[in-house]
Order: sequence, then structure tokens, then C-alpha cells
Amino acid sequence: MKVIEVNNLVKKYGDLTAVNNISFSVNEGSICAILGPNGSGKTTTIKSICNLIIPDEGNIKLFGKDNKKSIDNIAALFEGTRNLYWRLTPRENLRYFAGIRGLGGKKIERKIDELLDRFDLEDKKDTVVNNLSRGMRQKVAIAMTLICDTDIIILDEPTLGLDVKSFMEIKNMLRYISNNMKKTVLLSTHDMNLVEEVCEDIIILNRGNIIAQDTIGNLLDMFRSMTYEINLQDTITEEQKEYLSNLENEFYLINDGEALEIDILDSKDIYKIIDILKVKNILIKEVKQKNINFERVYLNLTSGEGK
Ligand SMILES: Nc1ncnc2c1ncn2[C@@H]1O[C@H](COP(=O)(O)OP(=O)(O)OP(=O)(O)O)[C@@H](O)[C@H]1O
Repeated sequence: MKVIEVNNLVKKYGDLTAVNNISFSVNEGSICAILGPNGSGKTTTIKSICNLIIPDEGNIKLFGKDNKKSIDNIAALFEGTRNLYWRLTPRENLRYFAGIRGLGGKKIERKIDELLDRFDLEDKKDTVVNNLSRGMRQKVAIAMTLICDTDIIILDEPTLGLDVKSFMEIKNMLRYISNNMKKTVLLSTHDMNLVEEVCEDIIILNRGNIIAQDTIGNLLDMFRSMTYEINLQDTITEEQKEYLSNLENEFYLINDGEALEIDILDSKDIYKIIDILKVKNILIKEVKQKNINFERVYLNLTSGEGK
């Protein structure tokens, strides 16, 4: 089932088109990532879904209903930990946030205990947020989005600036939210490890347009079939290097010049590449398709415009 549907969304700021007629949907229970270089329109899109920005054109539906009428089904976290009160403890923050939405009483107190326990915050439940580590604060901030039990959770850069241990904890938290709590998660991120490890569906924006929209598996497969590693019989010479650098195709030297890497759009082109190498007597030991990570896919799609 489509939980979020964005249809022909357009948002302009004066002459600048921040979001240019984009459409996508997010399926129930999935973790979907919106990626893109700085200024590509991620925040504008997410804020439009949360009804914090009014688009110029298009519409957004949550469970088939106009988002303005079903906004109570979203809990969102923007700009890191800004939803937290630093002089309050995690327990007090959660209680306060539930209170804003008119929820309280024993049921909510039980829910707070459950969340603190589930995300290993039990020991720190009475420490003011100001005295918690960055990772702990981030866990509390994400827990806050769960207290009201909405079906949709939206997170802006949930792992920004975290160390490896905190990254692992947030990653596990996201998996639990999706797999066990059965919530639909839409997040924006620049963190390719997070994308590769927890997200199923990916939307890549560039200059306000969607340039890719697929499952992570499909995107990796697509690019895996395009990237070749060519192991050479001899280490490449300076003259051969110079020859390669003047060619239209981009060759990446790896293993100190004992191998080359190349991205090609059509698998038949590998034969042309072999001919090109023969011209300068660059002899091939082995050609194999390369296992690539998602960062490479992303950089290819955005033509290296940065993360
Ligand atoms: N309130 C605003 N007024 C004018 N221009 C804006 C406004 N908000 C965003 N923009 C512009 O719209 C474009 C898209 O911005 P947006 O914040 O959606 O991008 P983003 O992908 O979230 O970027 P980042 O990764 O840097 O957070 C940018 O060029 C930005 O400068």
C-alpha cells in the first residue's frame, strides 16, 4: 500500500525552482531515503509532505487522503536534536511531547518506559539532555517521534555527526522501527552507509528533479554491470598512463597501476575498450565485473556533484 504519494510537486522561490514537478510514492513499512547534493530540494520535499511548506503545484496524499487533513499521522524530526528541551530529562521530554498532542496518563507513562528501555536509554532517563552524549541525544530525539504512535516517521539527517557506535545504534533503531513497530520511515541523508545498510527504496534528487527512483538492490545491480576491473599483465608505464588520460573514457588506475577500472554504459563496449588498450600494448590478464558500493552509484548518478 502507498502510504505517502507525492504528485507533480512544484515549489519555486522567486526565479529558483527548488522542486520541479516531482512524483513518487513510499510503500507501507519501508524505509525510503531521499538523497541528493546540497540544495537539490530534499528539505523542501520533506517539509512539503509535513505541510510545513505550501507547494505551488501538485498534491501530497497520506494513506490516500490529502496531507493537510491527515498530518496527525506524521511525526517528524528536523535539524538533528532541535525537538529536545536540553534542561529536561529524556523521560520529561517524551512526556512533554506526548502532552502537546493531548496524550498523557498511565498508558503514555508505560510507553515512555518501553521506549527508554527498548533503545537503551533506561540508565539515562533522569539525566538532563544537556549532559547526554550526542548519540544519546539523537536516540532520544528519534524516540520522541515514536511516542504518539503515528504510522509515518520522517527524519532529516538522522546520523549527522555521529561516531561509529552511535551510528550502529541509530541504524538498529531504524530497523526496529520499520520491522517491529511496522512504521513507514522517510529520511533524508548524505550518509551512504546508512542508505546501503537500512534503506530499501531510494529517491535521488538533483537540482529539484528526480534522477533515480528504485530499490537499492536494483540500483546496485544496474551499476555493478557497468563497472569493470581490468587486471593487467604488466604495471602500466608513464607513456601508457598519458595515452589513457587523453581518451574519452575515464580509466581509474588501481593497485599501483597493476589494474584499471572503467564504467561503461553498454556491456558490448568492453570489446572496444580491449581494442583501445591494445593500441598501446597494454596487455590484459583478466577482466571482471566489479562489486561496487552505493556511494559509487550515487556519485555516478549525480555526476560527482558532491554529497
Ligand atoms: N526559504 C527559501 N527561500 C529561498 N530559497 C530557498 C528557501 N529554502 C530553500 N531554498 C532554495 O531551494 C533550493 C533547495 O533547497 P533545499 O533546502 O530543499 O535543498 P536540500 O537538498 O535540502 O539541501 P541541503 O542538503 O543543503 O539541506 C536551494 O537552492 C535553496 O537555496
